[in-house]
Amino acid sequence: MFVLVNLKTYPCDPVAVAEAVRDVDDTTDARLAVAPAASHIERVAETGVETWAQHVDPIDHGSNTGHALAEHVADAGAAGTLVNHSEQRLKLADIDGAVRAADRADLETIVCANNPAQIGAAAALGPDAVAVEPPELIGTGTPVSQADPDVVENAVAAAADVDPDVSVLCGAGISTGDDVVAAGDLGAGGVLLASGVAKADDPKAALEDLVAPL
Ligand SMILES: O=C[C@H](O)COP(=O)(O)O
Repeated sequence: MFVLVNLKTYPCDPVAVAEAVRDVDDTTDARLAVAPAASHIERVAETGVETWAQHVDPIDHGSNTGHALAEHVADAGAAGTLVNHSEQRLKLADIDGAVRAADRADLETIVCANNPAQIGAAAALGPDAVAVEPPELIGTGTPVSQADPDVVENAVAAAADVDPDVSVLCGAGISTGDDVVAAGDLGAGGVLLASGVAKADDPKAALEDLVAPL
């Protein structure tokens, strides 16, 4: 299972969480990675943890003030990027452009979507993976894999119909090892989570619980 921890802009210490992710990654067969805010990518990547960007824009080098260029993200140490997170929605053409930009910079891609229908569309754009996240469950602590299993199963089926090579993650409310196991049982290849680790009093203990059954 791939466990990707999105730090969003939570007021945690990104390097401390990154070090915890790195250390727990060394103890498990699961693949762990962290997605800090753009301005923290370099410091987080220097810890040795697998580092992802939260977003890249569908742009090339040039006159793009305030945008996230895929090459800059890669140069800072990111191995991949989220695209179209629920909190950073893009138009369809811009999702396509962002995936192309990430490909150009050799970044792995996960395109996020709200529901199985959107997952099918996202998979058609050729990312490495897609992530289904019902927005109403994000940050609630109510795990999508247990509260809304049909969403996960239908997303897995929708992606497989389009491209069996596109892996499917699920996210929203995931915070325990049981939630991760439930996601895997529904066919997900990983989980995308944030508050369960970034807002935990002890992020390392939260991560250890997440991977314990894997
Ligand atoms: O990127 C992560 C997702 O939005 C899930 O957030 P959450 O784990 O706080 O529900």
